[in-house]
Amino acid sequence: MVHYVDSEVSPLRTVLLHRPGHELARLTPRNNDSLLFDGIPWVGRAQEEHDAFASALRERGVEVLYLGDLLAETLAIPQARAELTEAVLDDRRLGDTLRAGVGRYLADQDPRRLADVLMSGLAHGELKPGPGGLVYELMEPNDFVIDPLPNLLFTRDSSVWVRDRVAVTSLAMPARRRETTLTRAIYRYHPRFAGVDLLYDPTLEHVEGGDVLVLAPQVLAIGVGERTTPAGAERLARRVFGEGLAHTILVVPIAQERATMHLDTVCTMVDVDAVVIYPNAADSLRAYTVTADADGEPHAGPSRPFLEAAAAAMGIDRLRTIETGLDPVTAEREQWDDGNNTLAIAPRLCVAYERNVETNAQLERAGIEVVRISGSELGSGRGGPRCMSCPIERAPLT
Ligand SMILES: NC(=[NH2+])NCCC[C@H](N)C(=O)O
Repeated sequence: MVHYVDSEVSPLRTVLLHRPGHELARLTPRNNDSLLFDGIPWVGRAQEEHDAFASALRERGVEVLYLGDLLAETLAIPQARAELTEAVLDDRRLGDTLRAGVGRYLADQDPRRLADVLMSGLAHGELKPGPGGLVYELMEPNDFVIDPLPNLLFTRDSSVWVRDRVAVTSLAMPARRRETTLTRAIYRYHPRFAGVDLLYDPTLEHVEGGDVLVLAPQVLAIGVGERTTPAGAERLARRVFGEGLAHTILVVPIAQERATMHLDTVCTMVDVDAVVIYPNAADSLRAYTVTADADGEPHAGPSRPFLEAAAAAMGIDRLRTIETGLDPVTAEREQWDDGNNTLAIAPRLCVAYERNVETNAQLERAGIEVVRISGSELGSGRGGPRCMSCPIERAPLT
């Protein structure tokens, strides 16, 4: 099996997606904020939109792997099953009696159903027979015994491939932390990934995949903001240099707010030398160029404008920019709706949400073919085609 990613745009061969399931049906107006959704998606329509996204990729020769399938297959392996069960029971809110009851419930499920429970959670009322005990008695039927993971949809964030190595990330938001117990188990135990060593793991400083861009072979950009911390960027840089996976890493501070939670919400690549970028970011983003010193330790030079630093690191004269929207208001609206968050299937061919009419028109004027998908429901989680995909293999650029 080949796993290899040294570019954001070279032909995409294999991608990891997650078809949203019952975990989206757990969202209510009371919990959607803490579960990082801006609305309550219509689940059936979100699934249709996601199926259309997957078909658009398959029609263009991309192999689509589903996280739910890989997880169910992984859970057929006793050691993986034991590890994942233990991880979900390691929750101080449960207490001993309820923990034992949930443990018995999980032990009764076949791998497919167990995968569903680990992804979509478990409500108190579904735990039958009820194990009793103080904690159980004090809960309401709709309280979660196991929290749902509605953001699994955004497979970009919980792992990231750099050449032939995978970094299982360290997610910053409590609502997402448990996602990486699942991705880590898949990469560790699923036969498809036998022999793959983990470059990063969830016990380390926070790094999320939406902040990591493979600008060119041997060149990464890491956004630092609401999710990825400077310490996370430093740790990942040390590991990447240590393994010889990059010669330069640009560390890019981004505003610490929801609209710009990851670097890929303001900038994604659409050609080997072109990005679609939010105009405000194009003007204001700066980057620290980080290289390895004689001891292999990350060393940061002074900061300079991001676009300039990127072109220099990539060894090109200029990184071409295509801007979101046309006017500032449209740009702000379309940035919010993930107009910048495109997924390149090949150089000058990308998937984008259809609703970002002006940004897509700008892309086409610049010679980029746009495969439009609808995302009225998917977008309520604030993520676009790039967030919803984790490339596992792209044709090598080097
Ligand atoms: N790579 C991305 N931009 N991912 C978007 C993730 C959205 C998700 N609701 C979150 O807040 O974490």
